[in-house]
Amino acid sequence: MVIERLIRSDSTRIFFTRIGDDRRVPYEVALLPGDGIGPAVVDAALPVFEAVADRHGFTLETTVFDWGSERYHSKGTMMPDDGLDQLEGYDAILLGAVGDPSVPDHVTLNGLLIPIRKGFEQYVCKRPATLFAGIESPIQNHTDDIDFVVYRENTEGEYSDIGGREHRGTDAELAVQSAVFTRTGTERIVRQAFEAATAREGKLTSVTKSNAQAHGMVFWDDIVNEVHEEFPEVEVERLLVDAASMDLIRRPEAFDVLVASNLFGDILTDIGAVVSGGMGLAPSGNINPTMEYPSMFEPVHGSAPDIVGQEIANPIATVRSGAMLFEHLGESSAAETLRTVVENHLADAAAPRTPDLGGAASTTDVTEALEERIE
Ligand SMILES: NC(=O)c1ccc[n+]([C@@H]2O[C@H](COP(=O)([O-])OP(=O)(O)OC[C@H]3O[C@@H](n4cnc5c(N)ncnc54)[C@H](O)[C@@H]3O)[C@@H](O)[C@H]2O)c1
Ligand SMILES: O=C(O)C[C@@H](O)C(=O)O
Ligand SMILES: [K+]
Ligand SMILES: [Mn+2]
Repeated sequence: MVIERLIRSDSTRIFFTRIGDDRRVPYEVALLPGDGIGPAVVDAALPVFEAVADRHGFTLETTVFDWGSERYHSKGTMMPDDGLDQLEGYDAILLGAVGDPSVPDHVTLNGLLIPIRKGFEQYVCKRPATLFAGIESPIQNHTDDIDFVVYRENTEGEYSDIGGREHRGTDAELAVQSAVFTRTGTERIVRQAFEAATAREGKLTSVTKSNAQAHGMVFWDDIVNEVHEEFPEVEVERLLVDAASMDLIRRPEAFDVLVASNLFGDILTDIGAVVSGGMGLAPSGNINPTMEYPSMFEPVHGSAPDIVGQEIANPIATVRSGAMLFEHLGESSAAETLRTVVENHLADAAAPRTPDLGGAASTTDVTEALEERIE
């Protein structure tokens, strides 16, 4: 017999865990819906995750943190001073998006997203770009499957907080924004990318700008050479970021694993998202591979102020981010179910689609259809 026990309720839902059978303890997941379409996609995706968990014999215990731009207006910061302490005990974090036209973007980003990525040493930002059957790519001449993954360095590089502004408002005004490449930081992302390449097609593309940036980027190239010695079977291609941007459009099917600095990885993954069907589909994991801290999963897209409140945000990027979250927790078969459900949904021309994919469905039309497929 299954005995249900109330474990937590919050403003939106009541959670039960099952005791008296062999189910695992609930996974504790922190939800950061954030700004703009973030809450809409997270709210819509949650029942899909719960349905998958239920089918695979485990439960999720979620806690909503209302951190973001509204909090910034009422309390002066995007998250509390002890925000990371509050999150540290969770098994994983699911984030929607941050950013609101009423707050400067550097404030929202540096007040919430970046401190979590850096503080929890989520040094791998893993962003797959996969063109599913049933989805049209704007790249019409690709000869084969588009299926690659970008390993973006996620804690340093061009996103370091080293710099400053001086002599404000005068002719002598200056701004310095330094890019920081450490041996530890570079080696660990490069090694993760080599491991990913080994598990996939044995091909790694390292993207830099070492013709122009002779210090940090040449250092990156040197580290790639060093780590390559540990993975001699992996074939390494080196591309400058301008050429890589061109080639992701010209020959997207040729890529398997790419590794890039924080800023280049950010830019390349928007290209990856769009060549594989759009921002509404692209998932992302900010991963701490040591498992010392919780990892954070989120769609690649932002808060999309242009469509907020219209109930047309595509939830699939968030659902696919949830599949990455389950995989990270070791729930591989639940992750596989989610991936298959999404794949079958997209391949089905009769299934509801949001306007970004040419349909007229709402956010929840899509998640309800996904839930039905799970049952
Ligand atoms: N990780 C993050 O949370 C993150 C990422 C990118 C941008 N941002 C922030 O988001 C805000 C908006 O930035 P932006 O406009 O450059 O990028 P964006 O990703 O929010 O939007 C780009 C375009 O993609 C569309 N789009 C995005 N997600 C969609 C979805 N799920 N379904 C359908 N269409 C979707 C938008 O409508 C828009 O036309 C800014 O404040 C920015 O700083 C945050
Ligand atoms: O990392 C960033 O720059 C924020 C956002 O653009 C993202 O891709 O997550
Ligand atoms: K996001
Ligand atoms: Mn981005």
